Amino acid sequence: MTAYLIRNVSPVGGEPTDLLIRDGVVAEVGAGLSADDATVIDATGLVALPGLVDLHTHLREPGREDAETVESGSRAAALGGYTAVCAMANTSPVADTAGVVEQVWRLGREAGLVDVQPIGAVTVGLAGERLAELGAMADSAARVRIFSDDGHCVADPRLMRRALEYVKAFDGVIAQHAEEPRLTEGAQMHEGEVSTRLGLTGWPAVAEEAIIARDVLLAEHVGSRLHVCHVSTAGSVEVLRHAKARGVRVTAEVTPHHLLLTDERAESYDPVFKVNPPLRTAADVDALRAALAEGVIDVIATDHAPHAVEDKECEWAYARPGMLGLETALSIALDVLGPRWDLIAERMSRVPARIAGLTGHGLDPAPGVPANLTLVDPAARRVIEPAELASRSRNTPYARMTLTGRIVATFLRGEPTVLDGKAVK
Ligand SMILES: NC(=O)N[C@@H](CC(=O)O)C(=O)O
Repeated sequence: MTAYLIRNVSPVGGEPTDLLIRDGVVAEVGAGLSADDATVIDATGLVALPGLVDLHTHLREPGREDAETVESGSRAAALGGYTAVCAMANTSPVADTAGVVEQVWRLGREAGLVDVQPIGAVTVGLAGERLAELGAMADSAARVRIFSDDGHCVADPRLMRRALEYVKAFDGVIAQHAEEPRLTEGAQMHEGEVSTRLGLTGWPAVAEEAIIARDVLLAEHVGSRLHVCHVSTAGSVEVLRHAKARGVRVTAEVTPHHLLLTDERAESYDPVFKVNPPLRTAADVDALRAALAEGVIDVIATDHAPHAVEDKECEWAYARPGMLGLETALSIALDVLGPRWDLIAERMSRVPARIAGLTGHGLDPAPGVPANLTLVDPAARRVIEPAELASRSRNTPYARMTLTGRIVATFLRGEPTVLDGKAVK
């Protein structure tokens, strides 16, 4: 294994220093280090973050390898500064058995670019009728701890209660896609002034808030862990604030796009802006940003949702919801939060690693710690060209926008997956 001497890098909240990486771990931290056998990286002006951890990634394999594979999504993740991603279960076949989660986990190991931690489905086939084999997935080689029907809500309250009870035995967590289906039938975008003007069927904020309110009460009743996926409304923030004040074991994530974009984007009728939950209002964006800073929302998660061209470049009503996120998330976080590196490390690495139980991730560089880290150039500016992304899909909402911040290098257990801003393999 090659040793790396990273010179003059700024750690989170500290003065520039050197890091020596050897045998997969951070061997030494301090000014003026030397190591004859090490490859030297001049990191002047760069920030060292613990490798980013994504709680919500769609890798599309098995089933839609034309849109993304475990390998292409892993490469996109590494280029975005990630060292671990949690792969959502809405594949085809659905990841609702030990066999499928082990397949995804193995493909992740083979790609070797990030740690791929499979999420298991809560219900068989995401159909919302019967619980999937949660225990078998937990006991499998993939050691599943997060279960989610994401893309679908576990709408039946009795099934949701049973799922929360079941995972309590192994400290698992149910990650809910909060969407009351009866309130969103035929929905195309956020229900509000813009949807009225455009004549598109609305997805009301209350469809999300009602499920979160129900689920925090169920989680409290059962004493189990709930995670709320892609929170998108100011009202949801208030429900979460209330639940956290009561000591409910609930965590929540927000996506980069819900922190930046609003429903006015739908005025273009460009389906790249169609996403689930939909882009909301400027007031929602403000509330989400405040909640993230305050800790009512725990995590930024990408909801990286690659879709093939034919599923996106069509009429708005027929387009699939979802947008890419892995390769742009850090830049959007930097735009939204500013250079608050400790907050960025907390929301994009330390806390998501804890929620997912990914020991070895989310740790700031210190002697003996696994060398999972990413080096960011906060001053670099880049124009997003969809054709240049590592993802197999092109559905980024940031096409041709100039974003600030660039991932210069990513290390997974001491081996670079990205160097000079380029994927190593
Ligand atoms: N977030 C999205 O807009 N899309 C997700 C699933 C979903 O939540 O609908 C996808 O898998 O494409």
